[in-house]
Amino acid sequence: MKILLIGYGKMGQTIAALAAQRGHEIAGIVDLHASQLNITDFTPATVDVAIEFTHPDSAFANVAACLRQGLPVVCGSTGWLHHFDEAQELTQELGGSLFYASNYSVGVNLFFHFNEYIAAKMSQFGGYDVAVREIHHTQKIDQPSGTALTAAEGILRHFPAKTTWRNAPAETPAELAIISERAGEVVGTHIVAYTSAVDTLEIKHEAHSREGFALGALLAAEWLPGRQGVFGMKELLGL
Ligand SMILES: NC(=O)C1=CN([C@@H]2O[C@H](COP(=O)(O)OP(=O)(O)OC[C@H]3O[C@@H](n4cnc5c(N)ncnc54)[C@H](OP(=O)(O)O)[C@@H]3O)[C@@H](O)[C@H]2O)C=CC1
Ligand SMILES: O=C(O)C1=N[C@H](C(=O)O)C[C@H](O)C1
Repeated sequence: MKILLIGYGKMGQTIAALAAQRGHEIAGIVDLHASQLNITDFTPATVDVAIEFTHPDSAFANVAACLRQGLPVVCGSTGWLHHFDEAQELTQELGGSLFYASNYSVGVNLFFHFNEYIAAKMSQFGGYDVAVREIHHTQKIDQPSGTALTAAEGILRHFPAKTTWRNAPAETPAELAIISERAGEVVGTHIVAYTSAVDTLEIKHEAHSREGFALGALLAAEWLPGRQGVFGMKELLGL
């Protein structure tokens, strides 16, 4: 496949290396400093799929530009979901293809699945409080992480005692705390902890490198072309 990489930072470079191992061609790179090219320089004649990992402030504009160019786009940037409804509408209006995941690692998507199951069960039995914790490297811009938000949304759907989240310790029992920590080069760690008076049950995902994210993004890029609409890892993995 011919891939357009948008963003050539930590993720863009990891994806480029893995894409070569999987026999794909990097047809172009669009990046603030590493390239002079623009998304409008590419069309479906030159690119099969675009992969976007940039910045919360640029993600929506990049996704919209890909859709307008008729390029299927796999987006991994986090922190831009206030524009997600617009992205969905634009995808529909243009008959385009958009894939979004707050986390492309297969392990994290299993974690999301188990998290929702556990939330529903813990809620049935009662006596437990729940909180989310995420730890990332100090260069991370957005807070809480996109992954923590997806996990929190899964809890809010299945644990009715929690009605909203707060990116700080909870101030009322109805608030779900999401605690964010920034430390060194931590790739990405997410923990959901259920605590009662007598015990604690935790589920934890710890990324050891960025290769799991890159592999998931490439699996999505291999899957998306030819499909019209907005998709995520649930569709890709059949979860
Ligand atoms: N969904 C997932 O599985 C994952 C998501 N992420 C998310 O992906 C995003 C990128 O992460 P990461 O690669 O670690 O970040 P980096 O900061 O390492 O890389 C981002 C790159 O994008 C470039 N960039 C910034 N703005 C634009 C723009 N408007 N157009 C083109 N390129 C631009 C930056 O250029 P410059 O450095 O010159 O500013 C940089 O090269 C973040 O939002 C992060 O949260 C990260 C890992 C996994
Ligand atoms: O910025 C990162 O590095 C990561 N961002 C994603 C997020 O916000 O959840 C995914 C992963 O945890 C790494």
